[in-house]
Amino acid sequence: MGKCYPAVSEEYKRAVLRLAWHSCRTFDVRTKTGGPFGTIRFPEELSQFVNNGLEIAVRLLDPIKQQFPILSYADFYQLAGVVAVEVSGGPEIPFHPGRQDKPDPAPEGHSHTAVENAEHVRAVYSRMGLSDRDMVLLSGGHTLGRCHKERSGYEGAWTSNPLVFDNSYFTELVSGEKEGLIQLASDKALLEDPSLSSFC
Ligand code: HEM
Repeated sequence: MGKCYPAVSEEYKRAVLRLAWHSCRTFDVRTKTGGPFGTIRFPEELSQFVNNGLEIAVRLLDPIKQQFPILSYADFYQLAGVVAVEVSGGPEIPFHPGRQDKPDPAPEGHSHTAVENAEHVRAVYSRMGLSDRDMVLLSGGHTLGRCHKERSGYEGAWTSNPLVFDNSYFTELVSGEKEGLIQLASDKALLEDPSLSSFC
């Protein structure tokens, strides 16, 4: 029998995947600090520029979290991201619970606000222990959602169906810039570096 999905809002589909990603992206594989341990909900982490707008996702999820006190925030945010992908038409993602909440926000400096070229983007992912291939695959998360002027300073969606999880992020990326759609410098960087573009 197929899964039964909850009815979720458009904001949920767009914002919650970004929240799940930003919970993880602080991970430092070398020092084993940061990471998806529920700390993004703390004001010190949430108020960093790179996390602008994510308070909306935290607020959206909080009443649901209250119904499931047995779940850690760490697991809950990742599970919410899995649901965002699946309800938007993406693949079923195996979910592995067991993350425990950490008491302190991820160290400042784990955020990389200047993400302008392939080297900057690579720095974000390699600090997490991820490969070039992982970097390209994960970037496909921009198939969902959009940029908001008041949150990041950018405006627009990457695809013409920003509520549908499919491979249109990549088809748009390789077909070049188009009026009405956005490509950030960090997206275009994937094509500029040959070892990355081979995965696009
Ligand atoms: C270093 C790599 C990345 C950079 C520089 C980046 C940058 C951005 C920026 C500037 C926005 C716009 C925020 C706003 O104005 O609301 C955004 C939105 C978003 N990002 Fe990323 N991103 C990266 C990687 C990822 C990854 C790996 C995922 C998921 C796997 C992801 C998922 C999203 C989603 C779903 C949104 C839309 C949010 C919404 O509509 O509210 N991003 N990203």
